[in-house]
Amino acid sequence: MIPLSVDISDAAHFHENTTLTGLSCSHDGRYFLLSSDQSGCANVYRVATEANRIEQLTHFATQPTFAISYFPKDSRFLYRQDQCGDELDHIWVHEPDGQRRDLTPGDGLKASFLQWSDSGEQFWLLHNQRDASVYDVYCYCAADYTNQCVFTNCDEVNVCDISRDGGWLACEQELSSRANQLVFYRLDMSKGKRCEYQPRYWVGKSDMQARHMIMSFAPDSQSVFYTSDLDCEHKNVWVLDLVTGKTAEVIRLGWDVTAFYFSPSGRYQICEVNRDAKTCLQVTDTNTQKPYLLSREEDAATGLCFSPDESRVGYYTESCVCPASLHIHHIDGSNVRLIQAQNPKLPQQRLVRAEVVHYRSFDGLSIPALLYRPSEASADNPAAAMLWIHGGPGDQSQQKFDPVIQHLVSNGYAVLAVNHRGSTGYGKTFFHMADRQHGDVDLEDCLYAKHYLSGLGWVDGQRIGIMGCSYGGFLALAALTFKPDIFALAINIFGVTNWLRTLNSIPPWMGGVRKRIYDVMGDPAQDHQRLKQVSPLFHASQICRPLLVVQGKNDQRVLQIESDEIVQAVKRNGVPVEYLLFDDEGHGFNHRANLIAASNHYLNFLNQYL
Ligand SMILES: CSCC[C@H](NC=O)C(=O)N[C@@H](Cc1ccccc1)C(=O)O
Repeated sequence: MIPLSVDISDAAHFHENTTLTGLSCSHDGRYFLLSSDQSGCANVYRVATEANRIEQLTHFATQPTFAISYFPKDSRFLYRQDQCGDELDHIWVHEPDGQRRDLTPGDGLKASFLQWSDSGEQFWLLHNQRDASVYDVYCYCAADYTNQCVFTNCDEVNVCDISRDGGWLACEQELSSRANQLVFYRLDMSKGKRCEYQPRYWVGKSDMQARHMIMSFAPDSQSVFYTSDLDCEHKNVWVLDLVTGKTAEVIRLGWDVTAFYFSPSGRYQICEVNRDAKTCLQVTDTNTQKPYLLSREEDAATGLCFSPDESRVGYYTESCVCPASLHIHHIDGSNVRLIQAQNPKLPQQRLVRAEVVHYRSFDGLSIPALLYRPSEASADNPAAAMLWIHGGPGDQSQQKFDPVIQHLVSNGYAVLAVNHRGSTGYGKTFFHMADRQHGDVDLEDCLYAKHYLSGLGWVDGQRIGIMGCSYGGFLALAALTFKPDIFALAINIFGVTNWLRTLNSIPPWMGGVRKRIYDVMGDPAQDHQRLKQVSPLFHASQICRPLLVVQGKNDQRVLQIESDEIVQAVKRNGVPVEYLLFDDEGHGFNHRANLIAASNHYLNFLNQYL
């Protein structure tokens, strides 16, 4: 094995990469605005498009701050911040003199940015000041930030986008877990605040058993693009002509399209496709219909942003062994600049690319998974292993850099990231196979994942644990609870332990997905018995293997009490249980120091008990 210059047991080397997110180009094309956590806390930076220069623009030490957009005509910019992870994002403006202003003040208020107007003189925000569970649309004046409500959301739809001429609103309305509809309102600015809007168009009906998702309006505001899995397993791109009301399918790729939009003039079409758990970018010059190949096949590519004059592009690429890096170059491919995010101390030779594998579950269903094999694992030196379970339900483990996984694999643990039934990215039939059976059939998929690992020949079948975040934390805990002799240990990272309490505690600002959550998980009022049966907290006495629980104090989706009570219960079993509670985190962890501390705790826990 190659001697290492760094101590690979220290998670810092795997987490001290720079996490870059978001992209917005300045009005003059000289800078890209983004968020970076190179200071240890996410802040707003700008990157020069023509020189190797990155400058910090906000300087928050403890409040993660995320760039939204430059103003279209000057160097002001918008950013968002919540309070210690409570997800109640406010939208702030940063003035050139460094002054900042909260555009959406108010306790309990959650806001998001919607769109700029064609003129750049207005922008629209969503927020729930009127009703905590409903988001109305407010139009802001870019000059003085005066604002008015232009859409009172009486139908309680999920507002997704507004056309840049301000004339159309694109919304989604839940009908069931298998069906939703799109609702398009013609906005008449003269009608003021009251809700006098009647939808002009609908797309989808409950009997169509199809789910639709708004992608973007065309730059000329004359049509709107969306995805639909109507009569198909995957999400294809459709267009609605807002003049004629006619719809047509425009792109079908055999995988889910996850983003679809155009460059400022509409010349370039940008499509992101989730191809076997890797997001790929496809850019097409609509003048020539020629594709632009922007990244190597093995890399995921996302977040492409054009300069206003479309001479420059910025986008991110990443892989299992390389964190997201920023590429900036001229559209003709010249003057390529790469903002590497990778920690130079990252022990490259220990990092492992995932292999996409499939195994058969209890009913013969083929389950996709990402297999990370430590370099030293062999039949003579079988590795201990961890199942990694993603959140949701309905998310997906993807082929991208995960510092926790790479830290564990670099220290000799195999990892199998299981995309059990109910995961996104594999068609709607697969996605809905666990509806109202979560904690049952997907838990069986995890059990058969363990059998699959045990049969590989280079994994020690007696030393297999399970871990995950949120919904994945729940499944990890459910495995330890309901399969007590199967898994050697579990790490539950802000996982649900009592579904009855969690489903009855969904915060009002999540109101828009409450119906879908109840459809997918069950309604606590009507499915009380089944939800209690699958909730580990009510069966904690069965747990007899070591458990590590990790939680953010400010988590509003999975409350701290979910973790407090399972820790108390398992301690009564006389079983080793450890509890890591972060005072300044919510649902998911943002502070690098906490991410490192958690990763080191995972490794120490496995080294002690697995
Ligand atoms: C259709 S469920 C959507 C719930 C949402 N999914 C992803 O963001 C979510 O918050 N999931 C949590 C687990 C959870 C599920 C239901 C209620 C509260 C929490 C997660 O896995 O992050």
